Amino acid sequence: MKRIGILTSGGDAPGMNAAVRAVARKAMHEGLEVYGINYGFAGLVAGDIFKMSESTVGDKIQRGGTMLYSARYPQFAQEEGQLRGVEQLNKFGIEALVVIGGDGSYHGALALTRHGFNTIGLPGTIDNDIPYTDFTIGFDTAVNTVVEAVDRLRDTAASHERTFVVEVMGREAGDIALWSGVAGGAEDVIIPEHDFDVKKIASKLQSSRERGQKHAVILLAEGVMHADQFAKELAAYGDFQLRATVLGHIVRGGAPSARDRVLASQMGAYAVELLLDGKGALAVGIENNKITAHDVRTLFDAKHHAELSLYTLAEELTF
Ligand SMILES: Nc1ncnc2c1ncn2[C@@H]1O[C@H](COP(=O)(O)OP(=O)(O)O)[C@@H](O)[C@H]1O
Ligand SMILES: O=P(O)(O)OC[C@H]1O[C@](O)(COP(=O)(O)O)[C@@H](O)[C@@H]1O
Ligand SMILES: [Mg+2]
Repeated sequence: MKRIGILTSGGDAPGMNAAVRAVARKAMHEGLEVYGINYGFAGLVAGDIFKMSESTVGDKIQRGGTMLYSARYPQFAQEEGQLRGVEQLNKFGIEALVVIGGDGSYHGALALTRHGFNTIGLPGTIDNDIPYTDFTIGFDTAVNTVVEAVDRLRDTAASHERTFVVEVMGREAGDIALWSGVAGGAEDVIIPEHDFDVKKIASKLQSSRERGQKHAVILLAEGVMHADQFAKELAAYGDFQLRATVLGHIVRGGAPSARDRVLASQMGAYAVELLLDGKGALAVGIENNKITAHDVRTLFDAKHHAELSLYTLAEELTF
Protein backbone atom coordinates (compact mmCIF):
# COMPACT_ATOMS: atom_id res chain seq x y z
CA MET A 1 0.00 0.00 0.00
CA LYS A 2 1.36 3.37 -1.08
CA ARG A 3 -1.45 5.88 -0.96
CA ILE A 4 -4.32 6.49 1.46
CA GLY A 5 -7.19 8.98 1.59
CA ILE A 6 -8.91 10.79 4.48
CA LEU A 7 -12.35 12.35 4.68
CA THR A 8 -14.65 13.82 7.32
CA SER A 9 -18.39 13.25 7.06
CA GLY A 10 -21.65 14.02 8.88
CA GLY A 11 -21.74 16.73 11.55
CA ASP A 12 -18.40 18.39 12.22
CA ALA A 13 -16.91 17.88 15.68
CA PRO A 14 -14.07 19.58 17.56
CA GLY A 15 -10.99 17.36 17.24
CA MET A 16 -11.70 16.24 13.68
CA ASN A 17 -8.74 18.36 12.54
CA ALA A 18 -6.51 16.79 15.16
CA ALA A 19 -7.58 13.38 13.79
CA VAL A 20 -6.91 14.42 10.18
CA ARG A 21 -3.48 15.69 11.24
CA ALA A 22 -2.66 12.47 13.11
CA VAL A 23 -3.69 10.25 10.18
CA ALA A 24 -1.73 12.37 7.70
CA ARG A 25 1.42 12.75 9.77
CA LYS A 26 1.52 9.11 10.93
CA ALA A 27 0.99 7.89 7.37
CA MET A 28 3.73 10.16 6.03
CA HIS A 29 5.99 9.03 8.87
CA GLU A 30 5.45 5.46 7.61
CA GLY A 31 6.31 6.47 4.04
CA LEU A 32 2.76 6.63 2.65
CA GLU A 33 1.26 9.30 0.41
CA VAL A 34 -1.85 10.97 1.76
CA TYR A 35 -4.77 12.46 -0.14
CA GLY A 36 -7.39 14.70 1.44
CA ILE A 37 -10.96 14.33 0.20
CA ASN A 38 -13.10 17.46 0.69
CA TYR A 39 -16.82 17.46 1.62
CA GLY A 40 -17.08 13.82 2.74
CA PHE A 41 -18.63 11.34 0.32
CA ALA A 42 -19.99 14.19 -1.84
CA GLY A 43 -16.42 15.35 -2.53
CA LEU A 44 -15.28 11.78 -3.13
CA VAL A 45 -17.89 11.33 -5.86
CA ALA A 46 -17.06 14.76 -7.33
CA GLY A 47 -13.32 14.05 -7.28
CA ASP A 48 -12.57 16.97 -4.94
CA ILE A 49 -9.33 15.31 -3.88
CA PHE A 50 -5.85 16.77 -3.25
CA LYS A 51 -2.41 15.59 -2.21
CA MET A 52 -1.48 16.54 1.34
CA SER A 53 1.95 17.43 2.66
CA GLU A 54 3.01 17.57 6.29
CA SER A 55 2.41 21.33 6.24
CA THR A 56 -1.19 20.99 4.97
CA VAL A 57 -2.13 19.86 8.47
CA GLY A 58 0.10 22.39 10.25
CA ASP A 59 -1.53 24.93 12.59
CA LYS A 60 -4.76 22.90 12.57
CA ILE A 61 -4.69 20.80 15.76
CA GLN A 62 -6.21 23.64 17.80
CA ARG A 63 -9.00 24.49 15.37
CA GLY A 64 -12.64 23.39 15.59
CA GLY A 65 -14.71 22.28 12.60
CA THR A 66 -13.02 20.32 9.85
CA MET A 67 -10.41 21.59 7.41
CA LEU A 68 -11.64 18.93 4.96
CA TYR A 69 -15.20 20.31 5.12
CA SER A 70 -18.13 17.97 5.66
CA ALA A 71 -21.41 17.11 4.02
CA ARG A 72 -24.55 15.08 4.39
CA TYR A 73 -24.83 13.28 1.06
CA PRO A 74 -27.60 10.67 1.16
CA GLN A 75 -26.94 9.61 -2.45
CA PHE A 76 -23.94 7.66 -1.15
CA ALA A 77 -26.34 5.09 0.29
CA GLN A 78 -27.09 4.07 -3.33
CA GLU A 79 -24.83 1.70 -5.29
CA GLU A 80 -24.61 4.23 -8.13
CA GLY A 81 -23.07 6.91 -5.88
CA GLN A 82 -20.66 4.38 -4.39
CA LEU A 83 -19.45 3.24 -7.83
CA ARG A 84 -18.74 6.84 -8.78
CA GLY A 85 -16.70 7.14 -5.58
CA VAL A 86 -14.81 3.96 -6.46
CA GLU A 87 -14.02 5.42 -9.89
CA GLN A 88 -12.43 8.45 -8.25
CA LEU A 89 -10.39 6.32 -5.84
CA ASN A 90 -9.04 4.34 -8.79
CA LYS A 91 -8.32 7.53 -10.74
CA PHE A 92 -6.26 8.97 -7.85
CA GLY A 93 -4.64 5.63 -7.02
CA ILE A 94 -5.98 5.69 -3.46
CA GLU A 95 -5.89 2.17 -2.02
CA ALA A 96 -7.38 2.63 1.45
CA LEU A 97 -9.22 5.25 3.48
CA VAL A 98 -9.82 6.69 6.92
CA VAL A 99 -13.36 8.00 7.42
CA ILE A 100 -13.97 10.34 10.36
CA GLY A 101 -17.65 10.69 11.24
CA GLY A 102 -20.63 9.10 12.93
CA ASP A 103 -22.70 5.97 12.37
CA GLY A 104 -23.99 7.15 8.98
CA SER A 105 -20.44 7.71 7.76
CA TYR A 106 -19.50 4.20 8.90
CA HIS A 107 -22.11 2.79 6.51
CA GLY A 108 -20.44 4.69 3.67
CA ALA A 109 -17.05 3.42 4.80
CA LEU A 110 -18.27 -0.18 4.85
CA ALA A 111 -19.67 0.20 1.34
CA LEU A 112 -16.19 1.18 0.11
CA THR A 113 -14.61 -1.79 1.90
CA ARG A 114 -17.10 -4.03 0.08
CA HIS A 115 -15.84 -2.51 -3.17
CA GLY A 116 -12.27 -3.54 -2.28
CA PHE A 117 -10.91 -0.48 -0.43
CA ASN A 118 -9.91 -1.10 3.17
CA THR A 119 -11.53 1.57 5.31
CA ILE A 120 -11.14 2.45 8.99
CA GLY A 121 -13.75 4.56 10.80
CA LEU A 122 -12.93 7.06 13.55
CA PRO A 123 -15.80 8.23 15.80
CA GLY A 124 -16.06 11.97 15.15
CA THR A 125 -19.27 13.33 16.66
CA ILE A 126 -20.17 15.47 19.68
CA ASP A 127 -23.07 13.13 20.51
CA ASN A 128 -21.04 10.25 21.98
CA ASP A 129 -23.66 7.94 20.43
CA ILE A 130 -21.38 5.31 18.87
CA PRO A 131 -21.25 1.76 20.31
CA TYR A 132 -17.93 0.14 21.33
CA THR A 133 -16.31 3.38 22.39
CA ASP A 134 -16.51 5.08 25.76
CA PHE A 135 -15.92 8.45 24.10
CA THR A 136 -16.15 9.98 20.66
CA ILE A 137 -13.93 12.75 19.31
CA GLY A 138 -15.62 16.07 20.11
CA PHE A 139 -17.72 14.95 23.06
CA ASP A 140 -15.38 16.27 25.76
CA THR A 141 -15.18 19.69 24.10
CA ALA A 142 -18.96 19.83 23.69
CA VAL A 143 -19.49 19.04 27.37
CA ASN A 144 -17.01 21.73 28.38
CA THR A 145 -18.84 24.25 26.20
CA VAL A 146 -22.20 23.35 27.75
CA VAL A 147 -20.76 23.61 31.25
CA GLU A 148 -19.42 27.08 30.50
CA ALA A 149 -22.87 28.10 29.26
CA VAL A 150 -24.58 26.60 32.32
CA ASP A 151 -22.22 28.50 34.64
CA ARG A 152 -23.16 31.73 32.86
CA LEU A 153 -26.88 30.99 32.92
CA ARG A 154 -26.70 30.21 36.61
CA ASP A 155 -25.63 33.82 37.28
CA THR A 156 -28.92 35.09 35.86
CA ALA A 157 -30.87 32.19 37.34
CA ALA A 158 -29.57 33.07 40.81
CA SER A 159 -29.88 36.85 40.39
CA HIS A 160 -33.52 36.65 39.25
CA GLU A 161 -34.52 33.45 41.06
CA ARG A 162 -35.39 31.76 37.80
CA THR A 163 -35.42 28.20 36.49
CA PHE A 164 -33.55 27.70 33.23
CA VAL A 165 -34.34 24.77 30.97
CA VAL A 166 -31.23 24.30 28.83
CA GLU A 167 -31.65 22.17 25.69
CA VAL A 168 -28.52 20.56 24.29
CA MET A 169 -27.81 18.52 21.15
CA GLY A 170 -27.21 14.79 21.07
CA ARG A 171 -29.81 13.33 18.71
CA GLU A 172 -31.26 10.28 20.49
CA ALA A 173 -28.43 10.20 23.04
CA GLY A 174 -28.46 11.94 26.43
CA ASP A 175 -24.71 11.85 27.05
CA ILE A 176 -24.05 15.57 26.52
CA ALA A 177 -26.91 16.52 28.87
CA LEU A 178 -25.89 13.90 31.43
CA TRP A 179 -22.19 14.75 31.70
CA SER A 180 -22.87 18.51 31.52
CA GLY A 181 -25.57 18.13 34.15
CA VAL A 182 -23.21 16.45 36.59
CA ALA A 183 -20.38 18.89 35.85
CA GLY A 184 -22.64 21.93 36.06
CA GLY A 185 -24.49 20.80 39.18
CA ALA A 186 -27.82 20.85 37.34
CA GLU A 187 -30.87 20.49 39.58
CA ASP A 188 -32.32 18.00 37.08
CA VAL A 189 -31.20 16.13 33.97
CA ILE A 190 -33.74 14.92 31.41
CA ILE A 191 -32.49 12.34 28.92
CA PRO A 192 -34.14 9.87 26.51
CA GLU A 193 -32.52 6.91 28.29
CA HIS A 194 -34.37 7.50 31.57
CA ASP A 195 -38.04 8.13 32.29
CA PHE A 196 -39.09 11.29 34.10
CA ASP A 197 -42.17 12.73 35.76
CA VAL A 198 -42.79 16.45 35.29
CA LYS A 199 -44.94 16.55 38.42
CA LYS A 200 -42.12 15.10 40.52
CA ILE A 201 -39.63 17.56 39.04
CA ALA A 202 -42.00 20.38 39.95
CA SER A 203 -42.38 19.22 43.54
CA LYS A 204 -38.58 18.89 43.84
CA LEU A 205 -38.21 22.48 42.60
CA GLN A 206 -40.92 23.58 44.98
CA SER A 207 -39.33 21.99 48.03
CA SER A 208 -35.88 23.40 47.26
CA ARG A 209 -37.52 26.82 46.83
CA GLU A 210 -39.08 26.40 50.27
CA ARG A 211 -35.66 25.51 51.68
CA GLY A 212 -34.26 28.76 50.26
CA GLN A 213 -32.75 27.81 46.92
CA LYS A 214 -34.94 29.72 44.53
CA HIS A 215 -33.10 29.15 41.27
CA ALA A 216 -32.42 26.05 39.20
CA VAL A 217 -30.86 24.79 35.99
CA ILE A 218 -32.38 21.80 34.19
CA LEU A 219 -30.39 20.08 31.46
CA LEU A 220 -32.63 18.71 28.71
CA ALA A 221 -31.42 16.45 25.88
CA GLU A 222 -32.90 17.35 22.47
CA GLY A 223 -33.95 13.69 22.01
CA VAL A 224 -36.62 14.13 24.71
CA MET A 225 -38.42 17.27 23.55
CA HIS A 226 -37.83 20.96 22.91
CA ALA A 227 -37.04 23.28 25.79
CA ASP A 228 -40.07 25.53 25.32
CA GLN A 229 -42.38 22.49 25.38
CA PHE A 230 -40.75 21.17 28.54
CA ALA A 231 -41.00 24.62 30.19
CA LYS A 232 -44.69 24.72 29.25
CA GLU A 233 -45.35 21.32 30.83
CA LEU A 234 -43.48 22.32 33.99
CA ALA A 235 -45.32 25.66 34.23
CA ALA A 236 -48.59 23.74 34.67
CA TYR A 237 -47.40 22.73 38.17
CA GLY A 238 -46.28 26.09 39.57
CA ASP A 239 -44.62 29.43 39.01
CA PHE A 240 -40.94 28.64 38.65
CA GLN A 241 -39.98 31.76 36.66
CA LEU A 242 -39.12 29.52 33.74
CA ARG A 243 -36.84 30.43 30.84
CA ALA A 244 -35.95 28.10 27.95
CA THR A 245 -32.52 28.30 26.30
CA VAL A 246 -31.46 26.25 23.28
CA LEU A 247 -27.68 26.03 22.95
CA GLY A 248 -27.84 24.42 19.48
CA HIS A 249 -24.80 24.50 17.20
CA ILE A 250 -22.80 26.70 19.64
CA VAL A 251 -21.95 23.41 21.32
CA ARG A 252 -20.52 21.89 18.13
CA GLY A 253 -17.95 24.64 17.50
CA GLY A 254 -14.79 25.88 19.12
CA ALA A 255 -11.26 24.77 19.82
CA PRO A 256 -11.01 21.11 20.84
CA SER A 257 -10.14 20.34 24.47
CA ALA A 258 -6.75 18.79 25.23
CA ARG A 259 -8.57 15.51 25.92
CA ASP A 260 -10.17 15.49 22.45
CA ARG A 261 -6.86 16.40 20.77
CA VAL A 262 -5.07 13.52 22.49
CA LEU A 263 -7.89 11.06 21.74
CA ALA A 264 -7.99 12.14 18.09
CA SER A 265 -4.20 11.81 17.80
CA GLN A 266 -4.20 8.31 19.32
CA MET A 267 -7.09 7.13 17.17
CA GLY A 268 -5.71 8.67 13.97
CA ALA A 269 -2.33 7.02 14.37
CA TYR A 270 -3.94 3.67 15.20
CA ALA A 271 -6.12 3.82 12.07
CA VAL A 272 -2.96 4.06 9.95
CA GLU A 273 -1.41 1.10 11.76
CA LEU A 274 -4.51 -0.97 11.02
CA LEU A 275 -4.40 -0.06 7.33
CA LEU A 276 -0.70 -0.94 7.20
CA ASP A 277 -1.63 -4.34 8.66
CA GLY A 278 -3.98 -4.81 5.71
CA LYS A 279 -7.12 -4.44 7.84
CA GLY A 280 -10.41 -2.80 6.89
CA ALA A 281 -14.09 -2.54 7.88
CA LEU A 282 -13.03 -1.63 11.42
CA ALA A 283 -14.24 1.13 13.72
CA VAL A 284 -11.77 2.53 16.24
CA GLY A 285 -12.80 3.28 19.82
CA ILE A 286 -11.46 3.84 23.31
CA GLU A 287 -12.60 1.33 25.94
CA ASN A 288 -11.34 1.39 29.52
CA ASN A 289 -8.64 3.82 28.42
CA LYS A 290 -7.30 1.50 25.67
CA ILE A 291 -7.58 2.23 21.96
CA THR A 292 -9.52 -0.63 20.36
CA ALA A 293 -11.07 -1.62 17.03
CA HIS A 294 -14.19 -3.65 16.21
CA ASP A 295 -15.71 -4.95 13.00
CA VAL A 296 -17.89 -2.06 11.89
CA ARG A 297 -20.75 -4.48 11.15
CA THR A 298 -21.00 -5.42 14.84
CA LEU A 299 -21.56 -1.73 15.60
CA PHE A 300 -24.64 -1.59 13.41
CA ASP A 301 -26.34 -4.28 15.52
CA ALA A 302 -25.16 -2.77 18.81
CA LYS A 303 -26.53 0.14 20.78
CA HIS A 304 -24.65 2.85 22.58
CA HIS A 305 -25.46 2.98 26.30
CA ALA A 306 -25.33 6.19 28.30
CA GLU A 307 -23.49 5.96 31.63
CA LEU A 308 -26.58 5.74 33.81
CA SER A 309 -24.60 5.64 37.05
CA LEU A 310 -24.10 9.37 36.37
CA TYR A 311 -27.88 9.80 36.33
CA THR A 312 -28.16 8.23 39.78
CA LEU A 313 -25.23 10.35 40.96
CA ALA A 314 -26.86 13.55 39.67
CA GLU A 315 -30.02 12.64 41.59
CA GLU A 316 -28.08 11.87 44.77
CA LEU A 317 -26.22 15.18 44.64
CA THR A 318 -29.27 17.41 44.07
CA PHE A 319 -32.46 16.96 46.07
N1 LIG B 1 -26.47 3.58 4.55
C1 LIG B 1 -25.50 4.34 4.05
N2 LIG B 1 -24.73 3.88 3.05
C2 LIG B 1 -23.74 4.63 2.52
N3 LIG B 1 -23.45 5.87 2.96
C3 LIG B 1 -24.16 6.38 3.96
C4 LIG B 1 -25.23 5.66 4.57
N4 LIG B 1 -25.76 6.42 5.56
C5 LIG B 1 -25.07 7.57 5.56
N5 LIG B 1 -24.09 7.57 4.61
C6 LIG B 1 -23.18 8.65 4.27
O1 LIG B 1 -22.61 9.20 5.46
C7 LIG B 1 -22.95 10.59 5.54
C8 LIG B 1 -22.99 11.03 6.97
O2 LIG B 1 -24.03 10.35 7.66
P1 LIG B 1 -24.91 11.12 8.75
O3 LIG B 1 -25.86 10.13 9.30
O4 LIG B 1 -25.44 12.37 8.15
O5 LIG B 1 -23.86 11.62 9.82
P2 LIG B 1 -22.93 10.81 10.84
O6 LIG B 1 -21.90 10.09 10.08
O7 LIG B 1 -22.37 11.90 11.68
O8 LIG B 1 -23.85 9.90 11.59
C9 LIG B 1 -24.25 10.69 4.77
O9 LIG B 1 -24.53 12.00 4.37
C10 LIG B 1 -23.96 9.79 3.58
O10 LIG B 1 -23.12 10.43 2.65
O1 LIG C 1 -26.31 20.36 11.87
P1 LIG C 1 -27.51 19.57 11.48
O2 LIG C 1 -27.36 18.92 10.16
O3 LIG C 1 -28.76 20.38 11.67
O4 LIG C 1 -27.64 18.36 12.50
C1 LIG C 1 -27.86 18.50 13.86
C2 LIG C 1 -27.45 17.22 14.53
O5 LIG C 1 -26.06 17.01 14.33
C3 LIG C 1 -25.41 16.83 15.58
O6 LIG C 1 -24.90 18.08 16.02
C4 LIG C 1 -24.25 15.85 15.42
O7 LIG C 1 -24.72 14.62 14.93
P2 LIG C 1 -23.89 13.78 13.87
O8 LIG C 1 -22.50 13.77 14.38
O9 LIG C 1 -24.51 12.43 13.86
O10 LIG C 1 -24.00 14.49 12.59
C5 LIG C 1 -26.54 16.36 16.50
O11 LIG C 1 -26.24 16.60 17.87
C6 LIG C 1 -27.69 17.17 16.01
O12 LIG C 1 -28.93 16.57 16.29
MG1 LIG D 1 -25.10 10.03 13.25
